[in-house]
Amino acid sequence: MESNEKKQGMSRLDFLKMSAVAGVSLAIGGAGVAAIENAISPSKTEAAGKDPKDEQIQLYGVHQPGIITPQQTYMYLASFRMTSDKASVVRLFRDWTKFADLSMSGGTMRTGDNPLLPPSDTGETLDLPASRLTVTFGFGPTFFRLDGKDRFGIANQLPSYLKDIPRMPRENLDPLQSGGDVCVQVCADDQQVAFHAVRNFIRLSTGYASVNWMQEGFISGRPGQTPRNLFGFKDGTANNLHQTPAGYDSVVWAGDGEPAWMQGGSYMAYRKIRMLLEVWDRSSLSDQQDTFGRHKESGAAYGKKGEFDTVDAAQMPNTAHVRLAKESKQMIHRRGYSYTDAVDPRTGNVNAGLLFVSYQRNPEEQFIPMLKLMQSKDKLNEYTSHIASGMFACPSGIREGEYIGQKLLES
Ligand SMILES: C=CC1=C(C)c2cc3[nH]c(cc4nc(cc5[nH]c(cc1n2)c(C)c5CCC(=O)O)C(CCC(=O)O)=C4C)c(C)c3C=C
Ligand SMILES: [Fe+2]
Repeated sequence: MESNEKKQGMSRLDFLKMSAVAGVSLAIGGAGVAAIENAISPSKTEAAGKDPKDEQIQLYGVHQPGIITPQQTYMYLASFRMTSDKASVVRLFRDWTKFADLSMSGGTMRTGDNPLLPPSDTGETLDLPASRLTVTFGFGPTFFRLDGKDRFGIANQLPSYLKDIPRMPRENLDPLQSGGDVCVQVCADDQQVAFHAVRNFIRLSTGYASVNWMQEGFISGRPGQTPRNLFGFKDGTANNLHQTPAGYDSVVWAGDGEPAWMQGGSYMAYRKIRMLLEVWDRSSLSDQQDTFGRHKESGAAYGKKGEFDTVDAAQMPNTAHVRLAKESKQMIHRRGYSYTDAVDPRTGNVNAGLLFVSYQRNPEEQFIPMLKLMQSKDKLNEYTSHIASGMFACPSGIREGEYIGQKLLES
């Protein structure tokens, strides 16, 4: 699914190149949004080399991209509030789907058709490859029901476990950075490519939706190695316990018991967690290691040598983060990114942390009990503060010709 697959005998890039030569204007459907209305600009004629950034990930498939896709370097997470009627929502998702397909294929909208109008595309990726761009959409609880009203006639399609994350001890949530009707996760190995996509999703939403909040994150690690978080620890090691098709079925993909549109989808849990870097940096190495129950350099669990050696929770302090995760007896698929929000001018402290993102098939069984346990007992709480939150139902993947959310919106 996630490769340079050919589309009807030619790759998307070839298709775009050929169209450029022929001067073909590619109508992309009856989109009503001015920016994407006319055509795709087949502008990517040079790339197609061996640069890993040329790698394209397919939008179409059984599952949405960006969930079990190996993590890219950059992420933007944007939350939208729908401001119009159902017909407009359908129109917006049609446009967003076309633009997601186009940009994941390394294309752009037109930039130079009419000198009297603003270019359809903002243009900053004209010379850039696809960079493993992925776009992942999710619906928040308010997409189904707002102030008691079935706003789009789909309240009966509410997935089984879609609710806001319940209030937790110690959290300090900012409602302006939390929740939303729709969430769009954009990831890529090039920040400009990721930003271009999220920026144009926002432009395309004009008149139909408004942005509640947007976050940007980054991670970095050598290929094949687990990236380190801003506390300097390898973060994501335990994902390897379920990274098989059967593992993903039992941990990530929603199944029976869910409305048809959600089967093969996943629930995204989001927490913006500030990490108190200055407090952490003053703590001893043994305090830091006790916090996770793992060794800092190797990433090995207490009592073990290698990063991936089986964890023995009994060897860890009672309040160690990993021990508590194990005690919950649940697994989740983590896909978080570090963030920095500059320096707090009053204290001089660096404002930074983790955009925690996890995917699971049943947040009530998996994520929420784990979070509750951690919020009440975790030594990590001495160094962190949860400042934003969200839960979104990410629908299954789509086939070519369909739009994201179609099965839900046309149910
Ligand atoms: C409710 C779920 C979780 C939150 C919130 C969370 C926050 C958080 N985690 C780290 C750093 C690490 N987490 C690690 C492991 C780990 N964390 C969770 C869940 C949450 N983390 C799980 C399920 C696990 C895996 C446990 C296991 O089965 O072994 C680790 C260890 C290495 C690893 O496996 O990734 C680190 C390090 C931070 C900094 C943080 C909030 C800021
Ligand atoms: Fe964790």
